[in-house]
Amino acid sequence: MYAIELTDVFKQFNNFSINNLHLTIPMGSIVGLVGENGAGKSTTLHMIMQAIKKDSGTIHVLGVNNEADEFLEVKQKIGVVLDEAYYPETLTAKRIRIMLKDIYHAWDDAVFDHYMTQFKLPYNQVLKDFSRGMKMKLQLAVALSHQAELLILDEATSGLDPMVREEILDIINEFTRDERHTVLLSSHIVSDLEKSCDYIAFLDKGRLKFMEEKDGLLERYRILKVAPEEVNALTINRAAIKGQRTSRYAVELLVDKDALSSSDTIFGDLEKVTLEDVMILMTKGVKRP
Ligand SMILES: Nc1ncnc2c1ncn2[C@@H]1O[C@H](COP(=O)(O)OP(=O)(O)OP(=O)(O)O)[C@@H](O)[C@H]1O
Repeated sequence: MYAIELTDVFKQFNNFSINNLHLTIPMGSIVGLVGENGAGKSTTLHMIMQAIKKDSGTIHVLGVNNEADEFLEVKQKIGVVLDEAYYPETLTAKRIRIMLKDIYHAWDDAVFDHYMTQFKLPYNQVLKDFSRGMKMKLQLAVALSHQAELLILDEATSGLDPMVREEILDIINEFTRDERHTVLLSSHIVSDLEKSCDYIAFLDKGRLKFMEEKDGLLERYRILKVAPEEVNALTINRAAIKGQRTSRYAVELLVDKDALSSSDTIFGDLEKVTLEDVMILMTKGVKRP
């Protein structure tokens, strides 16, 4: 079963649309949602939680259509970090704990207190005086304190220092030790995703470019560096070139090894890629001669 399943989802804003989005998040996995600023990551996560209404298509979360009445019950099992300003700024963590105890049936004060201590958060300070990082940590503490089965985290590690990011990635890994537990997270810090995700879903201008297993992805793509004047003379299947980056002295081509033909001859080394390479080069696209 999928933890989340988006089928043919469409959303139109004035100058932007999410188009025909099909995305499935396998149960028990950590999936990283990547894409440049404005690619539609937050919109997608908000649509999953019904915080933004889609125009058409269907979204199932933990087996339930998110427009059905039962979705309210399913929300109990979802831990979310969506917006920096998620709770009113005049509240304290102490007050939030009292409030959420009434909202979540499975709320666990001891777990919340454990994370409050781990994240060194104050109970009696109003949120207005929290830093962005503190607000993120508080939301994460909440997300982990009501026995969620699914975590949906939008930029949960941004604004946090490397030590705390590492700590959060450890918590996420620990969370998915239970095979029913799933995490969908977006981040600008691609190295964080590269470290912890099983799958990468890449959104580009509202369209899903791919959703692939991370290890397979890093194995499949390579970078071929050639001199600018050599590009047009290359004798490889053009369809295998998925992106390119041009500087004064070299052109870096993102090559899909699986799409190379057996007759292709490659001059030069195929270098290993990082997730960031794949994202940047694919977003830039390919200049066809
Ligand atoms: N309520 C809204 N009304 C109009 N346009 C919107 C609204 N919400 C988002 N958009 C537009 O949708 C596009 C996608 O925004 P979204 O926040 O989903 O991107 P993102 O990938 O999360 O970006 P970032 O990485 O910068 O957070 C942007 O062009 C944004 O301006």
